[in-house]
Amino acid sequence: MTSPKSDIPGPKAWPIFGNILLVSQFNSATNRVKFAEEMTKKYGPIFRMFLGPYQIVFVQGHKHVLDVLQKRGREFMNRPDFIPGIKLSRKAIGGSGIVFANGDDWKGRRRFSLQAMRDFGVGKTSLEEKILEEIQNIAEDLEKAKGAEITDVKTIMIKASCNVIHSLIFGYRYKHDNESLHKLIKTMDDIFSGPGPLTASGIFPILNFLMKDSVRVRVEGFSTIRKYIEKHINEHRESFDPENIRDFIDMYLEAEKDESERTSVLNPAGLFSTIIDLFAAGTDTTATTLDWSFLFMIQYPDVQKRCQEEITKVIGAGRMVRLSDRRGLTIHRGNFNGNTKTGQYSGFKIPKNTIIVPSLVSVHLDKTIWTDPTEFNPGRFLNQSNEIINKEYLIPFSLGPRICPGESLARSELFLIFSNLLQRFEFSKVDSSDMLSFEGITGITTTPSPYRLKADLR
Ligand code: HEM
Repeated sequence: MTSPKSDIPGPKAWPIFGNILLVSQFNSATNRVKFAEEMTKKYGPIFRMFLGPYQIVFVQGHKHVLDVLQKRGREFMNRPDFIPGIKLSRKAIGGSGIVFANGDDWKGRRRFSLQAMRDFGVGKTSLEEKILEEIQNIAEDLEKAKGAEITDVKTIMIKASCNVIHSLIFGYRYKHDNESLHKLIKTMDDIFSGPGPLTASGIFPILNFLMKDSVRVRVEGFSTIRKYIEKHINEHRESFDPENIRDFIDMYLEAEKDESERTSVLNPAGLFSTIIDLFAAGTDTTATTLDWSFLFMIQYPDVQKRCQEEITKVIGAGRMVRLSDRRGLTIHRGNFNGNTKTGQYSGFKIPKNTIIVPSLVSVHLDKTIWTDPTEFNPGRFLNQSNEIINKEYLIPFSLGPRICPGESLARSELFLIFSNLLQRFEFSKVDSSDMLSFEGITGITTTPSPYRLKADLR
């Protein structure tokens, strides 16, 4: 049996298994950045590993990442739907949603979702009011602790981000102590916290038999979420009134009536899988970003103080911070794709069905762009006239055809939640000797290691 062949540099690959152990190490590494840096040192900014028979090409550094995502984005924009794990999860969901869709399905549902988010308020007062209502609830959760330690910042934030998507899709929100909200968040976590498709079990699904318990939890999670979403869709079908489009589901039902759209893109399976994707992509990401923000605020109280001084100067304490205040205030995450045709990049042949992993974080830590990139220094993004600089290299929402469609919504949530909480609360370590870790726990998103903080009313 022969080893897989490639002209892209990388570690020796074994017949059948390729570099399966190394890929598993990469997936579970607490510091993926360091792992990728070491591989880059050995093999260069474009290196490869084989996961079974599939070649994964890792792309590092601003020049190549921007090239792959943007300049040649259309060549590399397709998701690798040839991977068995992706095929299985599409089958389990009964559709490809947006995240794992390609071609017309992807284009149609992505365009529809962007339009729906615009129509239901992204960038408008109606959505702003929804986020402000969530902030009042977060503030109540923080106040309940009465200055005692809080260990679950992310749990508090996720209730807010989940509610925002929930109300966009289903037309209503939950109180933060509502059991149905807690169950929904837990079910999503059960479904999405397991191994992703770029793992040994994603390539050799037979291995799922070794992980019977986590597979069972996932299957049960899918069944729970399917019942939940279908119940809402059926209720919407029964009470549908074309003169009164209430939310994302109504808008989809209206669009589904169009013969050509219905048969191809906007069909019932598409609705269910798109809803799953919006929850999966829009809930944990936003909450995790906020979780990190507050960790940084308690480690760097001087930065927190500067933010608070600016909020006091521009807004004061008498009213909440609004989206329209963004201009006045200066304060203020990658994925994998596959190519479907044989191509060429940077002198290397990229065969059909190669998985491409451009690293966004390698752009954010690129020493040729940023001075001391691992130092926490929000000032690096501003020039002396307080104008944002190097914007083209700050790409947490990615770039190109697959750029995050929720960027505008996420930016509104992050800005409003962060600045309103800083206006009202002083965040600090519970004990000044608390040693905080900034290493993070790697999963679909990288979350902070557990930490505790205090929130005192200012
Ligand atoms: C801080 C919050 C967020 C961050 C950092 C973030 C980041 C990203 C990134 C890096 C991608 C991958 C782009 C690629 O594949 O190259 C992505 C895709 C996506 N995001 Fe977000 N996102 C956030 C919030 C949201 C929200 C709130 C929503 C929805 C309401 C959302 C919906 C999506 C969807 C549907 C995709 C898949 C797009 C596609 O495949 O065409 N995201 N996001």
